[in-house]
Amino acid sequence: MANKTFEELFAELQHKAATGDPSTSRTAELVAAGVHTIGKKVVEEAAEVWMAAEHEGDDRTAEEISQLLYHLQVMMVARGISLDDVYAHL
Ligand SMILES: N=c1c2ncn([C@@H]3O[C@H](COP(=O)(O)OP(=O)(O)OP(=O)(O)O)[C@@H](O)[C@H]3O)c2ncn1[C@@H]1O[C@H](COP(=O)(O)O)[C@@H](O)[C@H]1O
Repeated sequence: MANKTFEELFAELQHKAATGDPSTSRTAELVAAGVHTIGKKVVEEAAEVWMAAEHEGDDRTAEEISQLLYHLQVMMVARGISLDDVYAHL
């Protein structure tokens, strides 16, 4: 059912940030653009999660949550923050 786990996506994004071409990899493009650009996407996706949860169905809400998680992971990669760095606070 799942395409990939949270941990698998993070490993893929670290690889893309290190080796990806910004013209073909969204991750490489965002990391090259920097934390200001990524931060705006995090806020935008968070708002879309909120709106979907209030006004749309479970599938749309889950899709928006996946996009928020993706952009949070891109922010982690851009800042050099590991999964363990975050898990330490859970
Ligand atoms: N999971 C994701 C993922 N989720 C969301 N997104 C990006 O986030 C966008 C969704 O946000 P929007 O709807 O706001 O899109 P948009 O309006 O076109 O975005 P803007 O360019 O306007 O900022 C999508 O179009 C993707 O560009 C993702 N991009 C990549 N991945 C995965 O990340 C991995 C690496 O991808 P690449 O770096 O592109 O190779 C692959 O496994 C991909 O499946």
